[in-house]
Amino acid sequence: MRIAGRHYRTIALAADGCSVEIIDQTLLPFTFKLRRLQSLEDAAQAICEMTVRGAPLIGVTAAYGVALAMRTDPGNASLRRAMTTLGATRPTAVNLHWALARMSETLQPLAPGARAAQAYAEAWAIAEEDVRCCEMIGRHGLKLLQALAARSPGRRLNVLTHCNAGWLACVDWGTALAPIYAAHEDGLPVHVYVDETRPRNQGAALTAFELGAHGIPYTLIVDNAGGHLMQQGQIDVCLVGSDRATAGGDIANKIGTYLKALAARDNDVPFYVALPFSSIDWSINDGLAQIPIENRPAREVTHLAGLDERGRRIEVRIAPTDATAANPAFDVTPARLITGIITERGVAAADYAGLAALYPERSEARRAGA
Ligand SMILES: CSC[C@H]1O[C@H](OP(=O)(O)O)[C@H](O)[C@@H]1O
Repeated sequence: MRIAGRHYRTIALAADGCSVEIIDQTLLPFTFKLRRLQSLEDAAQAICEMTVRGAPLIGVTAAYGVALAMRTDPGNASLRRAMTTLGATRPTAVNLHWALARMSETLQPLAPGARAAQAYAEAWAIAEEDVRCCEMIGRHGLKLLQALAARSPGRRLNVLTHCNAGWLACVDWGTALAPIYAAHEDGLPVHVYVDETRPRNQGAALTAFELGAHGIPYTLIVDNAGGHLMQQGQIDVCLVGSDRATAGGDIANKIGTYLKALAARDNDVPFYVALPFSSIDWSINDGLAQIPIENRPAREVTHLAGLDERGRRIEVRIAPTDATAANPAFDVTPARLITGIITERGVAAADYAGLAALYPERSEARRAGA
């Protein structure tokens, strides 16, 4: 989306036609810097260190990571190593594993000499498909926001979102924020309450940055304020993203999402999840039992990163030196707490019947045992 009026995407093939250009999201919101991925290892490191993050973007980065590996060595062992290296980066976002499976299916049958060009072409196709999906999520979500706005004429619609599920989590548009961008472009007055989203603060650092850069009004809040605002009638709808949805409509998303869904249910606030088809894991039904939850370093909890008064990026400790910390990066929101799932094909009830109706080809494959 736009930054100071200029259109950007989070990832693209560089002008040299082989390296991959990404926005370094660890430096936002204070520094906007592009980095070049030159190798499989660069791509894997960027995913692990969250230089790029967000389920769709992780998938696209992994796809380009395979292309970078094939440019260096298109042999079978190199292809297997690329799959293993990238597959081990982050466990929760199914888009990573979906993209790797698609790259493997595309490249395995080819002679090694043909793999590099096809790998770049497939990675590009995955990226373009993600842009189209997210734009369509925006269009379908806009209709939903328009219907909600009609219930409160004469005032702006107040949306709460958690973490960053905007264009910075994808290639463009975003998932949970795509309807916000579509509403803004459609002239629908909308305001966003942005959860800071401890401990990595993707809300404070990324969602606030991208909404502000696009001219969309927002208010940053601490994670624990959302329930209070819902009790006060300040939130019309919750819109969040997802790293993995089950065929039954359970969703894994950034830690704290589940608590927001509980508060939304208790206050009759509609709770919608926005996601593309590549975030649905059709092989599982029970999110709590089957979605792997990433545990990240304790330092992310015991320390905070920011700028000192001279504009230098520093980290400060906020807990005792002997503190132990747990850092589950995601939680699972059961389908029963979800009002609906906004996809590129429309809005589905958060259950198997609803998702299968939007993706009949998947339900047939599932019946056939694929
Ligand atoms: C559109 S997927 C965005 C999703 O990814 C985030 O996780 P992370 O920043 O750790 O990659 C978060 O769960 C967002 O909702």
